[in-house]
Amino acid sequence: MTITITAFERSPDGGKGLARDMRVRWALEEVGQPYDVRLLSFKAMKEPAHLAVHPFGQIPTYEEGDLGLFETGAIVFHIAERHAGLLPDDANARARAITWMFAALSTVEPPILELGTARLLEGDKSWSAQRMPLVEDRVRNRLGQLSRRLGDADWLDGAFSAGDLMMVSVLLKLTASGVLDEYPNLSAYVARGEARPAYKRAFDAQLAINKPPAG
Ligand SMILES: N[C@@H](CCC(=O)N[C@@H](CSCc1ccc([N+](=O)[O-])cc1)C(=O)NCC(=O)O)C(=O)O
Repeated sequence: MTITITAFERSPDGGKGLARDMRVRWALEEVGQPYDVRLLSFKAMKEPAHLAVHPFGQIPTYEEGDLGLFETGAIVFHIAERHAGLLPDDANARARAITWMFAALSTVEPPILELGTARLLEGDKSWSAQRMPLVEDRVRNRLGQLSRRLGDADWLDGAFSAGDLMMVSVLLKLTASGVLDEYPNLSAYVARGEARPAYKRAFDAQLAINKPPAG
């Protein structure tokens, strides 16, 4: 059955790959599954037809036959469960890979999202300069722990998995901030993710939709 995901009609990032459809595209490319994309305007995302699939009026969603899913973590896990290539066969290794998916979304991403919000929405507040170092240090705390755990390994737990796909996707949001450069092994880890042919196919597909018009 045809897989259809939703994405921004035009992503605010102009195709930098930061919108979360990128995670689903990457997962589908890693397992070699073709997919269609339904592009949505911000208005359409809040209309009943989309809210029926995504109660919070966001993208991405995943539809296949009468199945409709939202939440990138759940969608990537569903893809990884159904197709080989993103989770190991060994039961314990599979459980550890799933653990890293949750760690990416529940432990590493929250301070990174907070930093993005602080910089984007609080920069003009009188207390911003006082608060920013606290927010940045909460990110550094997690990055330091992750950096020490990764060491000089290629991936978090043996072969590349959905845990790495999610962790690299989370860390990519830091690229513009410069904070990731403080952790050379994490920068190299992210670069390894970006160098994967499946990542490149996913990135190019979203860029083709979002790249700013020439001239
Ligand atoms: N927890 C959900 C969060 C989904 C989500 O945040 N979706 C965003 C797009 S990806 C987040 C995002 C948005 C924009 C950029 N950007 O750089 O332009 C990057 C990432 C969305 O639909 N926002 C519109 C809305 O909430 O009304 C998930 O992981 O699927």
